[in-house]
Amino acid sequence: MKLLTLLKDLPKHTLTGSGQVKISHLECDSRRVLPGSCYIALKGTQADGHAFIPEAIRRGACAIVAESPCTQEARDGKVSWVEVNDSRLAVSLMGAAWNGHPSRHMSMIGVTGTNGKTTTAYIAHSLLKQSWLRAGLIGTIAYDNGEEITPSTHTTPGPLELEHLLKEMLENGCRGVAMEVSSHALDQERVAGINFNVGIFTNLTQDHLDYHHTMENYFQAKVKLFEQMAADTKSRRKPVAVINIDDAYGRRLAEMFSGRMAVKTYGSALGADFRMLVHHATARGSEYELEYKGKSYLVRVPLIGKFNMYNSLAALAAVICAGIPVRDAIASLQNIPQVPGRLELFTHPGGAQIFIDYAHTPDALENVCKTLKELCSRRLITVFGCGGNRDKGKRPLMGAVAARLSDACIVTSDNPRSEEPLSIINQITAGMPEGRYAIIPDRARAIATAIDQARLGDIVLIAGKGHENYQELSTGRIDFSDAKEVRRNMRIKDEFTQA
Ligand SMILES: CC(=O)N[C@H]1[C@@H](OP(=O)(O)OP(=O)(O)OC[C@H]2O[C@@H](n3ccc(=O)[nH]c3=O)[C@H](O)[C@@H]2O)O[C@H](CO)[C@@H](O)[C@@H]1O[C@H](C)C(=O)N[C@@H](C)C(=O)N[C@H](CCC(=O)O)C(=O)O
Ligand SMILES: Nc1ncnc2c1ncn2[C@@H]1O[C@H](COP(=O)(O)OP(=O)(O)OP(=O)(O)O)[C@@H](O)[C@H]1O
Ligand SMILES: N[C@H](CCC[C@H](N)C(=O)O)C(=O)O
Ligand SMILES: [Mg+2]
Repeated sequence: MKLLTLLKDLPKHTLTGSGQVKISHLECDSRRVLPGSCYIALKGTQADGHAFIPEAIRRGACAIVAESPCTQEARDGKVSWVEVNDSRLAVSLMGAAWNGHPSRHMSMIGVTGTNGKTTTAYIAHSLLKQSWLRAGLIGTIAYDNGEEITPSTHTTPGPLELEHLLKEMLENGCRGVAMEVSSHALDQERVAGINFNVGIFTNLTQDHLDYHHTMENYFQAKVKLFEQMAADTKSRRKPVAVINIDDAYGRRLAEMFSGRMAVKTYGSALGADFRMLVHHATARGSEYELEYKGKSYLVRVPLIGKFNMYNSLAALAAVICAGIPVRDAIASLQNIPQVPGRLELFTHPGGAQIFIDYAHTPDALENVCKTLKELCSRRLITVFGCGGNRDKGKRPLMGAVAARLSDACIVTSDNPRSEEPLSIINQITAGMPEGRYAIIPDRARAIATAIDQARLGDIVLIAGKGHENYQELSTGRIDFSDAKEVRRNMRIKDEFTQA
């Protein structure tokens, strides 16, 4: 493709050299540059890609996109140079053009918010598939291109990988896509080339302050998704914001955008467009009354917890806005899959119930503990830790929540990364009353102990790692799965009980 074609959608930029040069591939990593590549230099957290421009030219790049003016070396080598204000924005827009703007040909549902993105995207994906046969999924656990499912590298991949994935989805016959849009992705313009039809905002509570520093910055990152949609003139249909107005930040967001774009609100608040009325929870699922356009519908979802009613309501609202008939969407909710590691139930031979869940924020842990406590006839035993090299402020808050809502807590390691496991644990227990917890840093041993202690009527919650099949230690990643540990310990207890 010609360089000039790739620059069509770019905001103000300066081209030095020829725009007619043929590009063989777009690349942000100098180590992967090939003859004919266009290298886009990005300023990152670990490195500044501008430092690798000479290497990219040496490897045969025929065009450079950078936030600095053209160098003599590039002029001498007849390398074309595009100076831009924001190379992250440039790579996303160029990536979309390179792949033929696949998002413009599918119904794109983007999900943002602190908690519930993966669950909501899974539900929406299942509803889309049941109505339209093929649909794509992009998120924390896996990418589904309509034909093949691969484990994810990021919740929202980098723009080049993302646009390529969307192109595959379109080629595979997907009519719709449900994708998670992380705050990191929004801040780094990873989704700037995507035309979203529906944007969901689930909620906003503390997380990722290691990256965003303040809740306001974190909120503003989320706002970018809706700014982008409000400014979109290329989507086939008018974009719709689907916003939870039972959340304070959601109410703020809805106010910011009403009048600027179509806003559909959901929640139990008076005036919500998709309003959840009477609700009822059982150990196997939930029921609620949905009020929409003056009509009332009974909604049944095979998921437990009030927060999951919100996730299902968000997904329902989104697919209805994308064009799926209300009754079809509601009926399809009966067939949604278990989301791996999200309140995943394992039943113990001794009669206890063991749940694996991905709660790794104070709000998530509070919701999950409350949900399980209501279902529990005896003790709630919570096993959890916090990830290393991430938001430290949430550690004592998670400790306080777990201690307040559980009958027993075992504080253990999550992914310590380069931090000292005991130091993370001490920051967690700083929020817990003395005597309300045990410390077992080895996660496998912590799980084994909780299962061993559990009796008929008890619930064991193993929180924080959900679907993850590894543990990230200072020495690197090791294989580790909460689900495997649970199964192993259930077997041991079963053999012991039968002996
Ligand atoms: C903090 C962060 O998000 N970093 C992401 C970012 O990396 P970066 O820009 O900081 O990269 P860098 O290492 O500083 O390098 C800068 C540039 O120099 C280039 N380079 C570097 C070395 C070299 O020799 N040559 C060269 O060209 C690099 O390719 C890069 O383009 O861009 C990279 C490529 O897209 C990502 O892989 C990387 O994700 C890291 C691994 C990460 O852990 N990200 C997490 C925090 C994240 O994004 N998480 C969210 C989920 C959060 C949630 O659950 O809500 C996600 O969407 O997954
Ligand atoms: N709507 C919700 N409100 C509050 N907590 C929720 C909600 N949905 C899920 N949770 C809790 O948050 C955890 C993570 O849920 P999920 O994976 O769906 O969210 P996510 O936003 O994708 O998270 P991440 O950003 O880590 O990928 C769940 O395991 C559950 O404990
Ligand atoms: N998406 C989340 C995942 C956290 C999962 C938890 N197990 C941890 O490692 O902290 C994050 O990047 O903060
Ligand atoms: Mg997720």
